[in-house]
Amino acid sequence: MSELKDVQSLPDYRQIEIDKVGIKGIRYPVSVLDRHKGIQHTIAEINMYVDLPHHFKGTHMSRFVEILNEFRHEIHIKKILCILQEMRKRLTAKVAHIEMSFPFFMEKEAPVSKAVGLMGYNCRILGSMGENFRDLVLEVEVPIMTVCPCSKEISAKGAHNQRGIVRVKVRFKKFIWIEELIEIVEKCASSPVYPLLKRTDEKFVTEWAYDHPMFVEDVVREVCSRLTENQEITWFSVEAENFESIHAHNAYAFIERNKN
Ligand SMILES: Nc1nc2c(ncn2[C@@H]2O[C@H](COP(=O)(O)OP(=O)(O)OP(=O)(O)O)[C@@H](O)[C@H]2O)c(=O)[nH]1
Repeated sequence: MSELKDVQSLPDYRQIEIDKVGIKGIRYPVSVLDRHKGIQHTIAEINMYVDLPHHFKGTHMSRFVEILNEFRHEIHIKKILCILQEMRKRLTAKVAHIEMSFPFFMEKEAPVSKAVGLMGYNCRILGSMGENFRDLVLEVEVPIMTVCPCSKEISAKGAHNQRGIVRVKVRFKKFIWIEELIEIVEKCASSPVYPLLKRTDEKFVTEWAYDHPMFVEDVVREVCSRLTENQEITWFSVEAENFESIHAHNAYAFIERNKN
């Protein structure tokens, strides 16, 4: 068989460097560090990119998948930097990026009945590496429930309440548990959201939330103070979005802090 032409390696004459090129949306089994079980197996959607010098027509897409295959069961936060290093080497790139989105599962007890259910949280690990820098960001999305303080104050009966999402991103010194971030956020809401509630729990959660009304501003401020206290965290952003039950729009608040 005659040699197959390597179109990707042909020159390009437009003098335009590409910032990110690679593969997007590949589903792959990964393992994530779990505070109780050691390791949790889950499935991630992965994006992998490198930069491409102006003189090459294309990158070598198959090499990204080859790297994933080589790391196979060892794709977790402690290996991300090795994967990025390998991407830079094998694709002769200055900068490599990886984005891993995955559900992380935690067992959660109902507050009164103690009934246990599994709660899935959307998480992301974003990693980048260049010649003189490396960057790792951990992101968690935590569903919460809030009772509106204004509605509670002005209404003769009840108060409107809703499910919201808090999205926290952190940069850290050595390591931070996903569970720790989730627990921080859940303490900063009118109530956490539970996977399984019996009637006794429902009464407790409803009354507890009514006694702890929160605006989105209260939520991001509470999370901000706790993340500021945490010595392991060097940078963070927190956003809260409430899917308002009586308004036709969402309420939103955001804080970003660089602690260095
Ligand atoms: N660069 C690039 N490749 C693409 C694209 N769409 C599909 N491909 C295909 O991805 C395939 C894998 O590319 P390579 O990794 O360069 O394959 P290869 O040359 O056999 O592998 P190496 O010898 O490691 O370079 C090729 O068959 C490309 O045609 C695209 O938009 N850009």
